[in-house]
Amino acid sequence: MQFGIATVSLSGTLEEKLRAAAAAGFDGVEIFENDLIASPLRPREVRAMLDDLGLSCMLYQPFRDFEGMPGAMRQRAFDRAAAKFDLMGELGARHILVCSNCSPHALGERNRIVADFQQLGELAATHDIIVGYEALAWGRHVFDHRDAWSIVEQVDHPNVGIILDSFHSLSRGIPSDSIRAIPGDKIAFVQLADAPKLDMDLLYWSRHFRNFPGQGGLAVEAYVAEILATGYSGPLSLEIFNDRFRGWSADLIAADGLRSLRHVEDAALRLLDRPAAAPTPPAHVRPEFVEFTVGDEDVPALERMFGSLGFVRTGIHPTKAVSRWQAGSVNLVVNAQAEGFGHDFRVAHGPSICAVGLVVPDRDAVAARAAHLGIRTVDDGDAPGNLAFPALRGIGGSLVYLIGADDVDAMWDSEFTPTGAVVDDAPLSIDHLAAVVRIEEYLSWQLYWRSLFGLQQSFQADVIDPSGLVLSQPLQSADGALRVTLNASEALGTLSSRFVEHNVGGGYQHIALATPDLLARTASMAQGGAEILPIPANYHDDIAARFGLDDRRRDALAQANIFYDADGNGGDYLQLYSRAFHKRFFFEFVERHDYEGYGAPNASIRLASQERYKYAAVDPD
Ligand SMILES: O=C(O)c1ccc(O)c(O)c1
Ligand SMILES: [Mg+2]
Repeated sequence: MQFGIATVSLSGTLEEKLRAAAAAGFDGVEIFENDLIASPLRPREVRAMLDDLGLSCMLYQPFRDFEGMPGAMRQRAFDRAAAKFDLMGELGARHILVCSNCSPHALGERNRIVADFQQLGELAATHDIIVGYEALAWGRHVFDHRDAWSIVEQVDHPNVGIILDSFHSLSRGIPSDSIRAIPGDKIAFVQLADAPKLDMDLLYWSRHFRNFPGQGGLAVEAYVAEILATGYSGPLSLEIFNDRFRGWSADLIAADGLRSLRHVEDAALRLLDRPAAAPTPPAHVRPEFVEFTVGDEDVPALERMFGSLGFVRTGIHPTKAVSRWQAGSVNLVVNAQAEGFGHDFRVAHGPSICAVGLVVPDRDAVAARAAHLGIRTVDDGDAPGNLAFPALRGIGGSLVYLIGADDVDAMWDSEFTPTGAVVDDAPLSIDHLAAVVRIEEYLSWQLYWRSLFGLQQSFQADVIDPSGLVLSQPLQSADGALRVTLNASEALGTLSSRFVEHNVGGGYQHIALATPDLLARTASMAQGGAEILPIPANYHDDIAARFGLDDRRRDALAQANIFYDADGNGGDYLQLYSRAFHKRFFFEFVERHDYEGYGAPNASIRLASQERYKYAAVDPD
């Protein structure tokens, strides 16, 4: 399958867009007319550059307001088309996109529209050009691909086909199985875009919020499966109008674009039971450890924090300044080495979480899938790490170690000498990994976790931090064993943005640990001297009123600084936060009962509580 991208999807000048598309590995591009018009390069020069870069010109687009024009405007439309066909000859483009007419002058009479396309087909034939008709979701008379197809079918001209654009079809909720009516060889071109589910004017939604397949909430995979089932063998091409993409690196966006196409093609082939190009996402994935990198000077304070939260040091690396801490089934690794990956990461980011270890049934399969998706594996030469396992580049340059399910015990045995300390048997597990990323990378990391590990997104929460809006996107595996939340904020003063600034880029901000009895655990943490984030009394009055909690329950939660939420279906959720270590990472403890969310209604209260420490000394000790 050939992969393309429309120049409108990328930032920069036309040359920069083309270079980025080539560097990412696309086979070709759609030249968006405005990008050409704004460029000093003449069509022949663009063609030469495309040739040099090894890119084909898959499509020239858009040609607007063509069909159904009355009177003299009809001839103007044909004259315009003739001029563009000549231009396409110089550009080396064989396909043109004609989008459905939006002009208030356009007539909806079907016979006229059909006759216009028949005549355009004749003109196109003399230039060896294929015209593709695309129903814009906001077209004046034609706004549904089923109508566009019925017109193209009636036109019945070898040089006229239909163009399917997933945004226009799926934004209108048109059933994708309607594509079965179209023979594959009448599909002139396919454009793909996803989008977050928003209840919004279609044009505005399309022009500002489109994103790559695997970043939004539309059923693009099933749409592509229907297209492949027709026998269509032309390119799959991305056409994204997105304000954040326009403001970010064309190279990074283009690389995500190629990943999204590989991902959506793979998913569509699987839906069709056809051989896929890469191993399936792992059926089961769970976090095994979280690694912290801190300098010698910070080790005592970090170990005090871990101890106060109920962790004990159970292992010491025989040769490195690395130790293992455990509570329940949770493993934390402290890396204070003065060299190696952890050290380099610390120099760049300060004390931080530098790696997570994930257990998968078959780590080679995940590594192969990562390679297919263009996710870099870090080998030992790159990063003389702490563990002799393959690692993938992850959020903020951190590592994701892949551990085969059968290798877990051997890994711990070979890396650490036991201290003999006894792990408290109160159950504790990792509930979720909470990362903060730059707003421009927010969609990129969603694609990473969704495409590689098959995580699914649930509803994004819009959280009010006292200093601005924070977007929070949860992602989880089907069985809930791996949960990741991504936060990002455009406002400079929010906790998320302060994290990104202090950390010099994205990273893991907190780790949420699940316990079956949060009140009991909190009591023992309090005895251990844990520093807990205080919550205002007003909050507990409110939840008592909201959820009908009796005074005893309210007072117990208030005294322990525990947040509470219930989902109305019998599920509920308790949460508590530690104070942050050096204003960087912190821990959350949760108690989950048949509850799928992350306590979103509490997030703004929590952020307001954390805001109070914004100007506190870095180390209150
Ligand atoms: O927003 C538009 O005008 C527009 C133009 C061309 C397309 O292919 C499209 O999907 C949308
Ligand atoms: Mg389109």
